[in-house]
Amino acid sequence: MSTTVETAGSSVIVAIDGPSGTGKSSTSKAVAAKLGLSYLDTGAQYRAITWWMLNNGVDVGDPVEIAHAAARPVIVSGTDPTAPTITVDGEDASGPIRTQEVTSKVSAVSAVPEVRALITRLQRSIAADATGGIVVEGRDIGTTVLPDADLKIFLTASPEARAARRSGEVKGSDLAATREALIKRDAADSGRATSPLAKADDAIEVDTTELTLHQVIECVVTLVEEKRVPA
Ligand SMILES: Nc1ncnc2c1ncn2[C@@H]1O[C@H](COP(=O)(O)OP(=O)(O)OP(=O)(O)O)[C@@H](O)[C@H]1O
Ligand SMILES: Nc1ccn([C@@H]2O[C@H](COP(=O)(O)O)[C@@H](O)[C@H]2O)c(=O)n1
Repeated sequence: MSTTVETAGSSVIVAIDGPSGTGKSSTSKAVAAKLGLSYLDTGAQYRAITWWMLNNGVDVGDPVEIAHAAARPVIVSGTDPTAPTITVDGEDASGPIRTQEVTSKVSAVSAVPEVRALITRLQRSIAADATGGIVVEGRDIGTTVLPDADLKIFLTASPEARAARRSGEVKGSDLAATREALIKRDAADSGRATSPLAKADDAIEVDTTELTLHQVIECVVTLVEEKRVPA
């Protein structure tokens, strides 16, 4: 099967990967909006399939059950970076996919090869349709989904910085517990057999620990502009 995705004209395909809380979503949305590119949050797709399974009686502790059910939900992603959307069987899932229950189960679902094959196919087709270019963020975009991306970025940050960022989003949250949960999810995502969280050999690593979000966005915008070729 070919993994090459081609877009037209001066378009550019950007892959942004990294562990949880490194700033992938915030950076990708802002970069795409600034440069007039589409945006795809692949984590939202894995969250969406997990949410559907939890709501439809699938035992998410059983990879065989997950594999059998994987093709049943219809997941649609909207790629406007200023208003990204995600629906499952026509229902808006953008809120429910962010619950603690989904976050704690998503790594088990996303590790199942049948799930990854379906979602990867969907991601490639969305990227191919984005004729003006796209920023795609996730865990395996540079290594597996879009290995021919024009630019690959791997964002990192210390666990302490990432936990502080996440805790800042939820009033009264426990910093140590947030840090442990992030580390646990990263370990599961990095340790799975099928397309684990990993830096592509040709990705540019950006450590965001000491950078503001604004600085990270500017850095990535500069890197994209260097890659963008006129039509
Ligand atoms: N460089 C930064 N400095 C400070 N805060 C940041 C920075 N980058 C992102 N943030 C904040 O950290 C939080 C997590 O960022 P974001 O959701 O973009 O990370 P992510 O890598 O997409 O996480 P996940 O993979 O878990 O979805 C957000 O509240 C965001 O505003
Ligand atoms: N390319 C990807 C993207 C995400 N995942 C899985 O989804 C989980 C949620 O991702 P967020 O970015 O929304 O936090 C993540 O922990 C992975 O299990 C993936 O496998 N591949």
